[in-house]
Amino acid sequence: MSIATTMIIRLEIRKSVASFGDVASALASAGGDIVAIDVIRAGKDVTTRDITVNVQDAGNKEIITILSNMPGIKVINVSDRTFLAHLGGKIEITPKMPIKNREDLSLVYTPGVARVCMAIAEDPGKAYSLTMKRNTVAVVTDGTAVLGLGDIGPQAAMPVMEGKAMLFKQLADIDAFPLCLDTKDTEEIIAIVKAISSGFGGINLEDISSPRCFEIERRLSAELDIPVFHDDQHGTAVVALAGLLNALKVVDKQIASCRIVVVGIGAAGVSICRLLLAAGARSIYAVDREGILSREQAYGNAEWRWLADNTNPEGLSGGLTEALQGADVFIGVSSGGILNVSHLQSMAEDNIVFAMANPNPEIEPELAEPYARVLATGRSDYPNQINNVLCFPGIFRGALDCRAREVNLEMKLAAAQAIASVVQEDERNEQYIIPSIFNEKVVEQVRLAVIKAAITTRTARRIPPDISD
Ligand SMILES: NC(=O)C1=CN([C@@H]2O[C@H](COP(=O)(O)OP(=O)(O)OC[C@H]3O[C@@H](n4cnc5c(N)ncnc54)[C@H](O)[C@@H]3O)[C@@H](O)[C@H]2O)C=CC1
Ligand SMILES: CC(=O)C(=O)O
Ligand SMILES: [Mg+2]
Repeated sequence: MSIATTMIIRLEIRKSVASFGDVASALASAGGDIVAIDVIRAGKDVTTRDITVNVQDAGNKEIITILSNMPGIKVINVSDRTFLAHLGGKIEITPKMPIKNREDLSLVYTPGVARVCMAIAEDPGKAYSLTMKRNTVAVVTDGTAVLGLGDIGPQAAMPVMEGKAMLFKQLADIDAFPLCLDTKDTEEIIAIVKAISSGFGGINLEDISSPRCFEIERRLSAELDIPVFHDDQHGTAVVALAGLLNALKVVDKQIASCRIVVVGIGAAGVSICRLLLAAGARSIYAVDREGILSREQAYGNAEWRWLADNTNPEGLSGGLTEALQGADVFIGVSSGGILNVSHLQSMAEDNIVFAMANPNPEIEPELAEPYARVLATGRSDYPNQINNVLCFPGIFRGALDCRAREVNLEMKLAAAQAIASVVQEDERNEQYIIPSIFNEKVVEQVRLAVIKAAITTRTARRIPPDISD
C-alpha cells in the first residue's frame, strides 16, 4: 500500500547544461507535484535549490534516480517530512525553573540539594515527593521486535521509543525516558532494569521479542515494587478486548459463545488469548506458523503449553484455514498479507476481523471490507484503529497516580471496559467500535477505571484526592 509524502530535494543545477524547466518536467513525468521552490545559492555557473515535491508513494526512489541521471544535475540531499520531524530526535529534557543567580544555584544544586538527598536517604518513600520518580516511566527495549520490523537493534529502535515518550507526555503528561539496551541476554536485561528502576515510577517494556519478553516481565514484576508492563503484550490485549466488546454488541453476539481465532502467538497474541479467556471467551483457537496449538503437541515455550491446555476445546488440528471455518472472530497479530478473501468467506455470518499487524495488516482493508461485517486494523488511515496507544498512557497515568505496585488482571479488564465505554451506544456501528486516540475522554476514563481496580485489588498505595470510595 502506498503512503503519500512530501520530499525536499536539494539540487545543484549547472546552468550551462540544464535548466530548472528540465527538472520540473522530469519531476512531473515521474509523478511528483512541485509545491515549493527555494533558492539556497545562486552562483554564476551553478544554482542550488530546495525543491519540495508531493509524491504518492513514500517509497518512491524513481524520482531521485531520474534526477541523479540527468546531465548537469547533482542531487545533494533528499529529505521528507517524516525524516525532518526526526532531526536531532523528538524529545528533550526541560528544567521546571531557571537558574538565574547564586541563590537559585544553591537551592537546586549544592549546597541546598544535599539536605534533600539526606531526607530521601533517611526515608526512601520521600523519593516520590522530592524527585521526578512519581511521574516517570522508563520505556525499555532491546530492539528485537520493533513494530513488525523484527530485530533491528537498539539504535534503530530509538525513534519508536522516542515516539512512545512523546505520546506518554502529550496524552498523559508522563515523563518517559527511552532506554535502548545493547544486549539480548534475558538475565542482563533484568539486572539492568532492576539497577535503574529506583528512579522511575514504572517500567514500560517495549518491542522485546517473544518468548524472552515473558520471562523478563514476569521476573521484573516479581522483583520490583513498581508496575512493569510489556505494552506489546498487555496494551495490545486491552485495546483488542475493548474493540471486541463493542464489535460484539454491533453484531449482537456473546463472547462466551463466539469462536475466536487468534493468529500470531507471540507477545501480543499470548496476552490477547489470556485476556479474552479472562473476559469470558470459551472457544479460542491460537494459531502460529506450526498450526493450531493443541493439547497433543509438546511445546518448549511455557506460554504456548499453557495456551494449548486452555484453548482449542475441540482438539482441532490444522492451520489458519481449518481454524477459520465457521469462526466468528479473527484477530491477527502476526505479519502482513497472510489472510485472503476465501478465508473470510469461510467464516460465520456477521464476522469480526481485526487485522492488527503493523505496518501492513494481515489483509488489505480494501480487499477485506466486502467480506467482513466489522473490520479493524492497526493503521491510522482506516476506521477502527486498534493500537496500544489507546491504553498505555491512561493505564500508566492511573497506576502512577495511585502508586500501584503492579498492573494486574483486574486493572487491564477495567481499562478495556473503559476504552469500550467511550464509544456511546448511539454512536456505535460497524465503522466506529473504538475511540480515536485524540478523543480526550480516553486517558481520563482509563485512569479512573484503573485506579478503582487497583484500590479494590489492594495494589494501590495511595488514593488520589479526586477519587472517592
Ligand atoms: N496494533 C497494535 O497495537 C499492535 C500490533 N502489533 C503487531 O503485531 C505483530 C506481532 O507483534 P508481536 O507480538 O510483538 O511480535 P512477536 O514476534 O512476539 O510475535 C509474532 C508471532 O507471529 C507469528 N507469525 C508470523 N507470521 C505468521 C504466519 N504467517 N502465520 C502464523 N503465525 C505467524 C510468529 O511466529 C510469532 O509467534 C507485529 O506486526 C506488530 O507490529 C504488536 C503490538 C501492538
Ligand atoms: C504498536 C506497537 O507497539 C507495535 O506495533 O509494536
Ligand atoms: Mg510495540
